[in-house]
Amino acid sequence: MGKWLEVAVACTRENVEAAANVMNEMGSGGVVIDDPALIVNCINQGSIETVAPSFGQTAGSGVVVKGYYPAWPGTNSRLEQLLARLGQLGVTWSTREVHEEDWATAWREYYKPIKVGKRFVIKPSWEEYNPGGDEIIIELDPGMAFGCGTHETTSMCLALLEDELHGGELVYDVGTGSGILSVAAALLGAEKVVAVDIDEVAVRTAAENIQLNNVVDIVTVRQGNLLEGSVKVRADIIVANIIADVIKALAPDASAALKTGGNLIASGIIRDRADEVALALENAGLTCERRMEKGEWVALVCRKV
Ligand SMILES: C[S@@+](CC[C@H](N)C(=O)[O-])C[C@H]1O[C@@H](n2cnc3c(N)ncnc32)[C@H](O)[C@@H]1O
Repeated sequence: MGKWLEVAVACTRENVEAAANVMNEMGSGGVVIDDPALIVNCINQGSIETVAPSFGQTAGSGVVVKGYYPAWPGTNSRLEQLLARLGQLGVTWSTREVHEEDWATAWREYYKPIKVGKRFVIKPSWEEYNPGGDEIIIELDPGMAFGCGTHETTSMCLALLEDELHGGELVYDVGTGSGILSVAAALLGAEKVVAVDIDEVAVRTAAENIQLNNVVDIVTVRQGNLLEGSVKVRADIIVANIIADVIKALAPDASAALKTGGNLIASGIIRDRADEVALALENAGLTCERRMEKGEWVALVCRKV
């Protein structure tokens, strides 16, 4: 793995585009634009539901544009040209060396086997673990997809799947991410699991994790929007760990895709919006029978009556 030189340019909003153009023209294969105002806009529009409490203290008002250049002999002269052109824009900059392996694997150091629910152990694929008693091991390499098991919204789904699955069920996993809930359902005895995600990186990661856990005969994964085009037979269980608005949008289709007596496990719901989501699910013909809370998050179990 190689070394890279990161050039971070402090800009005003007016010269962001010019700085990004210069960096691209000088050979950065894309730039990162770090603009706290974009996050504030998203918060105001309601498209981000949670923000680290430290955000307000750490977010400055300026924009930082970052470009990356392979650190090999010859980069120095290119860097001089780049800095001269940036100088003409009247911006300031800093440089630092970054190692490719730092990006790709640094997070792995902090990701160890963890126990979730009553029996699950989520084991990173590169870690050793000797299972004890009736533990169920989920091997996982989440890559760039959401779902390494540590998030409250995921761990509530795992605990609820343990309670709701008894063997032989058809399960739809909407917004599968790393595939963690599909693998869990298969290991708990589901007969068939259909996993869907709108994001192609998630679909690829889920397929790898399904293979890693030897459940390819049980779980199929496809790219798609919610349940569109996925429902051939009504399900016993639908699990969806997405955000409040998406759960509300899913409610009518989820209700139609469940057998009578089947359950929707809906998670990813921020506490302030749980009543509103529950109402949308009830209006779609489901009865919310159980509510679980962890931190700021709520998961609901709603039955098709
Ligand atoms: C919070 S993650 C949950 C991942 C995993 N199921 C878990 O519980 O850890 C939500 C996932 O839903 C996917 N998603 C968001 N909107 C979607 C949609 N309209 N249709 C299908 N998947 C969607 C995202 O790409 C993301 O992978």
